[in-house]
Amino acid sequence: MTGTDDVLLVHGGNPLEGEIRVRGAKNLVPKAMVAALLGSEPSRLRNVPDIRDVRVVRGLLQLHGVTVRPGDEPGELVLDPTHVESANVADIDAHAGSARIPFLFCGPLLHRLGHAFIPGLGGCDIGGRPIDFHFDVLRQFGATIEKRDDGQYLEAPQRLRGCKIRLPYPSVGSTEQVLLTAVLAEGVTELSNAAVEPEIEDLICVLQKMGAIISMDTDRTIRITGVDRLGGYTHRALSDRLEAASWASAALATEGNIYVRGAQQRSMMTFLNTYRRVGGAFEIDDEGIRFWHPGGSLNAIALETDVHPGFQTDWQQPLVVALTQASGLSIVHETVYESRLGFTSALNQMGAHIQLYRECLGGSDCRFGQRNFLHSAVVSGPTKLQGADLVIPDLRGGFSYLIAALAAQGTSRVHGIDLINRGYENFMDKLVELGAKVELPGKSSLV
Ligand SMILES: CC(=O)N[C@H]1[C@@H](OP(=O)(O)OP(=O)(O)OC[C@H]2O[C@@H](n3ccc(=O)[nH]c3=O)[C@H](O)[C@@H]2O)O[C@H](CO)[C@@H](O)[C@@H]1O
Ligand SMILES: C=C(OP(=O)(O)O)C(=O)O
Repeated sequence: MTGTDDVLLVHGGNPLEGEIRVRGAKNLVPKAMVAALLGSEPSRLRNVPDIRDVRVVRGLLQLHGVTVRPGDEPGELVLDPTHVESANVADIDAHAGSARIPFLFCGPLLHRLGHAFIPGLGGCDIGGRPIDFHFDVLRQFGATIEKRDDGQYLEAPQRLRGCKIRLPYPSVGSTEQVLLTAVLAEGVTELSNAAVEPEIEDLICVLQKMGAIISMDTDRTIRITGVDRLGGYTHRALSDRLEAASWASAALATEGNIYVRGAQQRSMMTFLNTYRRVGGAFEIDDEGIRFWHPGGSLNAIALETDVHPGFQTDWQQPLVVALTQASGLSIVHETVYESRLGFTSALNQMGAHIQLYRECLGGSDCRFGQRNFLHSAVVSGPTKLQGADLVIPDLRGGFSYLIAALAAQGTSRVHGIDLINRGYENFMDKLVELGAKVELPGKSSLV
């Protein structure tokens, strides 16, 4: 999607009402696909959404000789890693900047081929996003890494060995890097200060189905006993709690009512508590969760993002749009990414009152205090929003702009909407199903 196709006209001021479905999690599905590379038999992954991050990983797997084909049910992929082979560096490099997942190919490729080439990473521009923990971890397993202009070249001179690792911060990607490397390494790996997000637990379930031996202690320590061989898996991916929360925030900000089929209470408990504190209503059944604005005014709150089981950082941006409609002063302290509040300047252009601060406000001191990062916000509400010209900065920021445009009076032009396809399946169809008045310029009818 390029040129005018990448702009969406949003005529705001109407509640979003109806039902949409979320499928497998963006932050699990591509990693479960990478895990298939470790097996000596085919794997079946169900509940796979059609999003860009999945397409990127599918392409990379195919370049490495993995056959990927649709399975028997919609959203099922069969991944056959029987003939893994080296890929052409130039072909891999075509995926540079596309997502963060390519770095997780390191362990599986080192085990299967003894070497790996990883292109430059992409992902949202919400902070520096270094990968130093990943490098340290891989070196501890015995890999050698050479950084060149086009990417990282890795080699495993001999079988990788289990080791004792302590992460400086419970990083999701680094924890997954350890899991995907340790399962076939020689001996035991002990990982302390690990991240324990629901998507990581689901990845552990996938690996256990393949034959891995992994235990998790209550103190964030994960122990992995390496095995000599892994088989395939059949797995239904856990659903996308981040997408579900985005639609929940859209229901609140537009005074709407959305049933999110596929949303699961267990992975969303912290979000649901916060949603209730803000004044949002929800009802949970076996198939999903209904979210709605119950009328009256919303409550201002103090919110701090954190690693699981804290409030997920990817929930923050969409919820901030709803907080612009709450009465009083809300405080938001972003402790996971140093630059994840920049998207609020566009909300201010639309009429919101959001002030950013360098200090750690409203919670504990975090890694970013005293370091010149505008990582705390005070949101003063309620404020009426007006349509504006908006340029999407990142995935969740982009969805937040859509929510703001839908809640605003008048028409907004939202530029760069293709970025949203990275993590939200068929979002335009879903908007239309919920009654949003959206239009692709140049097309005669609503999308
Ligand atoms: C594809 C995917 O699953 N993305 C998710 C993943 O990103 P990702 O795995 O990239 O995020 P991490 O948990 O690794 O990052 C958390 C923090 O650790 C820092 N860090 C990380 C690695 C490293 O080597 N050095 C370092 O300093 C990061 O800059 C950041 O400040 O977890 C994040 C935190 O839940 C989510 O927001 C992202 O949606
Ligand atoms: C930050 C995100 O993703 P990624 O790590 O893929 O950039 C996100 O999903 O909000």
